[in-house]
Amino acid sequence: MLIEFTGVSHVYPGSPRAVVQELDLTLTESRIGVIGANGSGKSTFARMLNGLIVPSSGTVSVNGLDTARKGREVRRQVGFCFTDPDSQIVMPTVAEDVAFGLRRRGLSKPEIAAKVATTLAAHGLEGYGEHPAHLLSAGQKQMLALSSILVTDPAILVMDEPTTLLDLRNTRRVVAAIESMHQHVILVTHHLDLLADFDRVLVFDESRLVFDGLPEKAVEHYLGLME
Ligand SMILES: Nc1ncnc2c1ncn2[C@@H]1O[C@H](COP(=O)(O)OP(=O)(O)OP(=O)(O)O)[C@@H](O)[C@H]1O
Repeated sequence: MLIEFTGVSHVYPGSPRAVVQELDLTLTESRIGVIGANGSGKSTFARMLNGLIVPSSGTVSVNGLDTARKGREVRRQVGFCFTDPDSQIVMPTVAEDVAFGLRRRGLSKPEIAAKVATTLAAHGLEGYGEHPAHLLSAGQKQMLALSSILVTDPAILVMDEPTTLLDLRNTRRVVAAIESMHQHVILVTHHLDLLADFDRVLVFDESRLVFDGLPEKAVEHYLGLME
């Protein structure tokens, strides 16, 4: 993975100031955490990683693809998991939702069914294929959202506070899923303990990257900002 931010700033239309300012950054590690106060620009940064937001100045490139010009190709490589799984579950049943991401990939029906079954089994949803997606528990919904992303096998997964709505047991499920993934993961979170084994943690404050380093030092820096 090679993600490069070059001179990136972002101003939302109608907003008085940039919410991400003058960011130059190269990301290559397998596990990268992102922390910082509410409103510091983390979600905006995360959304720039797959072209959901195109910066108002500067460039973001993912494995050589400029997100402003190659958004669709970028999104094939970068899956995005939101805080609220309801915002990304799009089909009535669990199996249909997982299969949705595989459409237009030229796979046969049996191939799709096999991929869906393997993915559901890997994420604790074996036997739930015909279950109405909206009736799942919050934790199961997050595992479904994750399954629907991972079934397409993106190289990179960006997760924006995926455990915020979950209890401890389901948080642990998501953590275990992250640990077992072969994908590069970029995780935005307020749950600082999830990042202990990460390779690198970025700390944002007031629209700027203010620390970039190992988890322990990053958390120390963040706690210092909160005093
Ligand atoms: N669509 C938008 N239009 C205008 N301003 C926005 C929009 N989305 C976010 N903002 C503003 O941009 C700033 C940064 O928001 P962002 O969601 O990136 O922060 P965050 O660090 O992810 O916060 P949190 O921890 O609360 O999720 C905030 O001041 C927010 O109000």
